[in-house]
Amino acid sequence: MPDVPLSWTAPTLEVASLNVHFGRGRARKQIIDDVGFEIRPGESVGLIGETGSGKSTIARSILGLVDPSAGSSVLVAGKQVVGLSANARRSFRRSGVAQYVFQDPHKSLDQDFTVEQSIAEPLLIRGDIKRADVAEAVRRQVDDVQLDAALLGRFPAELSGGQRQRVAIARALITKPRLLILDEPVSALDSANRVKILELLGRLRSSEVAMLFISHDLGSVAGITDRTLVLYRGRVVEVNKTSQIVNAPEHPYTRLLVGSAPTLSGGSIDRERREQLRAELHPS
Ligand SMILES: Nc1ncnc2c1ncn2[C@@H]1O[C@H](COP(=O)(O)OP(=O)(O)OP(=O)(O)O)[C@@H](O)[C@H]1O
Repeated sequence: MPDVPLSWTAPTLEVASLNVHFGRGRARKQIIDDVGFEIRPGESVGLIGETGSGKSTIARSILGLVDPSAGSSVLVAGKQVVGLSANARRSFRRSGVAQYVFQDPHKSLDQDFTVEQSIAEPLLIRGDIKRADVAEAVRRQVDDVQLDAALLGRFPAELSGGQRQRVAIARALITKPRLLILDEPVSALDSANRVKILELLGRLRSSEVAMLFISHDLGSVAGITDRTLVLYRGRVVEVNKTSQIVNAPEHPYTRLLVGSAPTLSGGSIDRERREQLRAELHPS
């Protein structure tokens, strides 16, 4: 948790006027529409929205993996990441200032790397640590994510889903990033592992790291975020303290999300209420 009032610290992430489109001419499609938000050190912010609302495109824009439209601005630790040359982009990624964890660690981990190699790789890529110190850094990180050190020599295929996600989290944290993006980090896990990984992420929060927690499920972000942004068709339709979003959602789409989240409300809204909210969203 932050030790000082958040407003005293400079934001780690500042997104302003973010627009992203794909395709050209008649096939041009606006995916992200004028999105802006900030995350300060120690703050954990949720980004929720249904499939296709543009959550991953925002994450990819922050990581410099997508080219946003002219006029967009994304500052990570004060550095503009929109419009970087290929070289500058590569060195930004290698710096490890912003790290990410994806939904499916089976895809994000190299199948031919042992656990130890996977976790060490970002440090070796950054290249500012003596090889002799790498093993010790990996061991410390493995401890931090409560992974059994006996697994260091295993390959991803020999691990459970929960263990793989712990490896992905250790790999992301080893460069001590200022910004950590978690894109659906528990969606591929069974419910027992989901709870354990959410607990781990809650425990790993620190006053230095800004976290962006992406999910289609408000229930997953509710326990470990301070604020939540609600994305609907590429636009932020509501932003508020997470407790406020959960207990008193304002926008019809947010009300629909809250009412449909089994872990929050038991998925309690009935069909008629759902239809009403949908009608408010799409007035004819
Ligand atoms: N490279 C691309 N070219 C064209 N369209 C794309 C590209 N990447 C994403 N899209 C489209 O942009 C929209 C938003 O996709 P995005 O993956 O950001 O959504 P999402 O909210 O993360 O969804 P999900 O929860 O399913 O991952 C989708 O309609 C998708 O098809």
